[in-house]
Amino acid sequence: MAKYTPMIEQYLKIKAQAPDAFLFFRLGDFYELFFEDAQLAAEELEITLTGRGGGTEERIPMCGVPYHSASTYIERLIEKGYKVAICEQVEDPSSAKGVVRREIIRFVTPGTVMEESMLTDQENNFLVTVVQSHSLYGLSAVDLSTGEIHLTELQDLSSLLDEILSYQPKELLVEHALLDREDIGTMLQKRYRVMVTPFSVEESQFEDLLKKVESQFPTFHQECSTIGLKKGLVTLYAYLQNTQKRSLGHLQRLHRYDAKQYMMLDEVARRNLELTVTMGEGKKRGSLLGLLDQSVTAMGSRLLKKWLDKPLLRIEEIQNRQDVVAAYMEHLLLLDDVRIQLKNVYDLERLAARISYGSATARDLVALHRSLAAIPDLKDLLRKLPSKRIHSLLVEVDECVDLQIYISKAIVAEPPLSVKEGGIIQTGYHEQLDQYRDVQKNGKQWIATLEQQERNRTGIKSLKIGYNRIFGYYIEISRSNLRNLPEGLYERKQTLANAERFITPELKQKEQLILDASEKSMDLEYELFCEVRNHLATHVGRLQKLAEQVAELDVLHAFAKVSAEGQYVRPEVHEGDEMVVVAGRHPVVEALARDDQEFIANDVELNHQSRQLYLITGPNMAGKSTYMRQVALITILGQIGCFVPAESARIPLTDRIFTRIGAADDLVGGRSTFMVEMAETCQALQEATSRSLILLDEVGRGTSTYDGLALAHAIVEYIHDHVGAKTLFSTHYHELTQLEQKLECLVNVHAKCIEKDGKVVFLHRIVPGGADRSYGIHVAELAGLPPTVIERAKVILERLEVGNSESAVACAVSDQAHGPHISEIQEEPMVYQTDDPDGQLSLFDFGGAAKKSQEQEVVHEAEREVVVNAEELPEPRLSSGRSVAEEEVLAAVLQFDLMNQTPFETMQFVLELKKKLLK
Ligand SMILES: Nc1ncnc2c1ncn2[C@@H]1O[C@H](COP(=O)(O)OP(=O)(O)OP(=O)(O)O)[C@@H](O)[C@H]1O
Repeated sequence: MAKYTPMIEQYLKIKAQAPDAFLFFRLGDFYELFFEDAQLAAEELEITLTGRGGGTEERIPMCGVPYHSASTYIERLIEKGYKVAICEQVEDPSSAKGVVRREIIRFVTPGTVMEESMLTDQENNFLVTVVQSHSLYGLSAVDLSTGEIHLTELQDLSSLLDEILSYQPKELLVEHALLDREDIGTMLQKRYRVMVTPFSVEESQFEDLLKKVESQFPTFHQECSTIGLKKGLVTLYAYLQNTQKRSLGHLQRLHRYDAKQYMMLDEVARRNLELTVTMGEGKKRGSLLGLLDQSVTAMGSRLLKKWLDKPLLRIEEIQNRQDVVAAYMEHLLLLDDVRIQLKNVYDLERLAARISYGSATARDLVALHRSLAAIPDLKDLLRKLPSKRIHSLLVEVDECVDLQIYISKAIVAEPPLSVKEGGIIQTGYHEQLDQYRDVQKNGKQWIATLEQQERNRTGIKSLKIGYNRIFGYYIEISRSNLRNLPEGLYERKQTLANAERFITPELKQKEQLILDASEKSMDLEYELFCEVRNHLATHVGRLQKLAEQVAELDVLHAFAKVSAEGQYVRPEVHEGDEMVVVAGRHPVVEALARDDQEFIANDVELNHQSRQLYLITGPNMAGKSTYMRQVALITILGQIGCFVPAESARIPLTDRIFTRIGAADDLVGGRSTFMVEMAETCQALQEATSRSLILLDEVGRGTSTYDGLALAHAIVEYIHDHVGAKTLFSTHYHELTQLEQKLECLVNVHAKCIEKDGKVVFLHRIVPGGADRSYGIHVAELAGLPPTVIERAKVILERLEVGNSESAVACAVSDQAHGPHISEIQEEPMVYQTDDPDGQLSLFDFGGAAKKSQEQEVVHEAEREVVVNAEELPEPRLSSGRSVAEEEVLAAVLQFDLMNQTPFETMQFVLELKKKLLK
């Protein structure tokens, strides 16, 4: 075993307590890192790697950062997803015997940062804990920087993952057993790049911790009724205690909820509807949040995001919000005044948290004072609004006047940044401090008088009294005047090139008094400042409550501002099933449209009796997806209490929105685009209720035409017959429009286009009936595909449209001069009858699949390419003209009972058929 010096031994002992963190080891004015920590930190922080002797022959790798600028380096490491343990000297080095005692005073992890510079004002910084208790998952999410804790229990893994992701956690604590069994952590880490910390509470410690938690949270017994919730909170608390190592008095607010209390928006829906960030660039601008976030305060922005994640399901709460928005909208001039007044309110939530955590500076207290001073004026303004709801809210607002007065008496109006160098406490606040300050002031006055006296006494006009940190106060006489100085008058202290410096016993005595007073007053000021901060910390609950109220008024003011600017109307959100939106618009597309672009409003009318499912056809770029999204966004806006972009709207309470929009693959999860498409669709089919809204955009396009059409058909039928959810289904399979004759509640609509001078013009108008054609070639032309390709496509299309598919294919195959790149293998168009009385898929003509070339050919199977050997093909034909395989397939298709199959079974069936054919 290597024998290290005592200091390195101490380092190693402490490092063992922080194996997964960089240990910042305080040595004088530096934090040093050693061994592997040093090697990695030097690389990550781009600082010089050095070394030092440590008692063994080999030098120990080392690097360090100055104490005063450490926060920048810590911030960089946290941003890169590391943890940092801060180890301080915890005894005075001058009185220490042997190595100075050191301890880790705090761990900084992405989920527990408190520093302003590492937080984003408008975003929460959540640390989420997941535990398992029997068959339930307990989830607790804390934002240490605001002091809020949310608790819930979930029944299955997929809702757990959705709930975790809704918090966008910076760090995830997962108990060991769960991590091993479900692989949740690894999955989240890989797919969503969340930092996962395995952490469990030992059984032997549970009861002790539970007692502490009970006394920490006043509402513990009301909120934590089940074992799962208790376990979640205890685990979270234990981790915070271990890492923060201080009292966490600002953690008092527990908010337990049942996910079913709110509209369910899973990760896919949030992403597809671009609720908080855009799909492409992941930016807030361009998302619904970006549009709505006209909040003035940071607390307001954070609350808005939470409201968007959890739209309400209770009419009364929705109406309460709407009442306030309506009142604001009736007094738009006042709305501007409210806005101005809100600007004076700083981030009360985070200020309160920092005060309680012990990291608030004197400037934070001044910011708190200013914020509190703005509240009475804000209340006066709001009182003018004729709204009962606002008035009852205002009655509950505690202005915290006592705290405001307390701060103004204790803290100066413009304190310095540092809390340890004085200049913070008001004169008159503390007698002893005033005395120290007098001594300093008088002492300086005394020195000025002495300077004048000595000039008079010596007759040397340039004599001056100066001060430096090494010699203290001194009398300085220039070299040229030295001869006028009587010998032995002063005691010589320092010789400079042009002057001599002297001291006198009297001067030194005064200096001692001044310096003592300065040092003592600085110490006393810090002590007093901490007292003030601690006193305020005892009122943290009041401040947090006020922060919540201001945030709510702020968000509702933002709703009113957006609604007024966008000419939104108050929707009637109701318990029934009917959705009628007249002249609805997509809030974001409309807001971002250029001035010369008019957004075309469209209606929607859905109900269970006759109009449950819209089958939307129409060319690409015609506005189908925009229309579908706008229906979902109007529903969400309605359920968060905002007004909606429409002429009028009746919105039924919707319990969940499912979306399958756009192409997305999941490479990390190993799922292809088509697989993701099917999984998302499957979730909608299995979990939607009659109160849900489903958006399915071109489902089936990710596979071959046959499979896609068959699946789309089956899915539409299934939703119509078995799910009953309101559904918008857009498709390019025009054949599906025939379903209107068979499915009672299916309504065909299409995005209207006209052709003008050989060009397609999108009207963006959703009108009844199915589209008559696709215009795909026109859109391809718009997209800039080479003219040769476009012309060629037009020829093929024309032939297909005449109905002579054989000739179209023949044309494509034989006319090599036009298209040498067109594959030699052509599938003939299928014969597809939707009006089969049995409701079964009646006939697939797979003839095309049997056309094989002599040598070798490539056959597409779903998304793979399979090379087939020429010897195995072709199969002999039967008298029907079909091969044995084709006969088998035909029989299977005819026997297949589509009505009683799930879409997955249908998909599997189709794939089986393909395999059979390709054998
Ligand atoms: N109602 C509307 N009023 C004005 N412009 C619109 C409207 N709807 C859509 N647009 C514009 O048309 C563009 C295409 O719309 P959208 O993506 O909804 O078409 P689509 O039919 O879903 O196309 P694809 O089938 O290719 O996905 C949008 O980016 C938008 O700018």
